[in-house]
Amino acid sequence: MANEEVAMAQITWQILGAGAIGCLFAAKLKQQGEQVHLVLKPNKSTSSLTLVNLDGKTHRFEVSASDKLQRQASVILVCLKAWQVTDAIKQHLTNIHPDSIVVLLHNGMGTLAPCQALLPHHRIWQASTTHGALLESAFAVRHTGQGETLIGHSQLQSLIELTPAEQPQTLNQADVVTALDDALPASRWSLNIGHAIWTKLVINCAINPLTALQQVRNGILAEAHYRPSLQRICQECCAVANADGVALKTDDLLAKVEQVIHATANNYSSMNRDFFYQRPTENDYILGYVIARAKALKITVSTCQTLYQELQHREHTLCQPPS
Ligand SMILES: NC(=O)C1=CN([C@@H]2O[C@H](COP(=O)(O)OP(=O)(O)OC[C@H]3O[C@@H](n4cnc5c(N)ncnc54)[C@H](OP(=O)(O)O)[C@@H]3O)[C@@H](O)[C@H]2O)C=CC1
Ligand SMILES: CC(C)(CO)C(=O)C(=O)O
Repeated sequence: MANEEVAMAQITWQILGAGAIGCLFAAKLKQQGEQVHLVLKPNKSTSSLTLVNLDGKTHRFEVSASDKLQRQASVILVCLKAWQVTDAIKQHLTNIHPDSIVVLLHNGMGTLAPCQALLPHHRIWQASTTHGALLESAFAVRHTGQGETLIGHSQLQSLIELTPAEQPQTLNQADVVTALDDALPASRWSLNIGHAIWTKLVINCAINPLTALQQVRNGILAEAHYRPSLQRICQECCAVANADGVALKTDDLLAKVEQVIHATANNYSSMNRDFFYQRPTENDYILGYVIARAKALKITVSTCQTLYQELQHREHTLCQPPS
């Protein structure tokens, strides 16, 4: 059989984090007949997953689940909040098979370097999704918004990819992306994932803090008096991204932010909900990441700094147990 006719290898998917996004990807992959294992927190268990699709139809799937990663070559989709990622990778480190691909799928930035330090010889990919998912009860997810998922790896990771002798034979990029696209379209490989992730980061820097602090839906930010703040946030983030080697333009970013505000006008941002339910936010990985890079690159980001501090103050006040 010619090489290109070789049947696609069956991929094992392990989903680390069975929250909204983890259950969405797990259920969609199951729906497509893929082999899926859910990795849960200790003391949690399930043998099924419920998915409500965009058309309102409900589907139930049997699923393998445990509090351990299975030590086998697999695609490990890390569907955690950014602040949970490093601890989770440490917790499961000994079960991450050398041939596995670890895909970091979260909002914000700042987890790649610690994960690379923990897994220096593994393929670590990054992903960004604009799908919407809501966990209606444990292991029951509603797909709330059609989006797309971009996957790619940093330049540093591509050096690992360039060593054919060390290439794991069991999983390859095209098979992984094709399987994901079949399960949850549109999913595609990005040759410049840094650009995509920075763009999403700026969208989150603009929308999440303001909607959390004001406790308003995303659509409220279309009011004219928010425009100067949105513009300053985009300008500051753009200066940092550019100095970090990522080619973004303030006007393009502002247009994207406005597009997302309109497209998600009736939604509450994730940070808004985290505030509302008094859960930890991803602030350190959203504004906090921009501020850390700005400091390293000696760039002033005063609007981001003010918003970051206000969020930290409010988060710590809100999350204090009542005295
Ligand atoms: N929901 C959405 O529509 C979208 C979300 N995103 C981003 O995707 C990421 C995931 O979001 P989302 O799914 O909503 O978040 P969730 O909080 O719903 O999911 C995270 C899940 O992982 C569990 N978990 C935490 N630590 C571990 C661990 N060590 N081992 C196993 N499981 C663990 C959590 O349990 P517990 O809750 O008990 O801690 C929770 O069930 C975030 O960065 C979010 O911003 C991006 C686009 C859209
Ligand atoms: C794009 C946006 C702002 C949609 O609400 C989001 O990603 C979030 O809420 O975290």
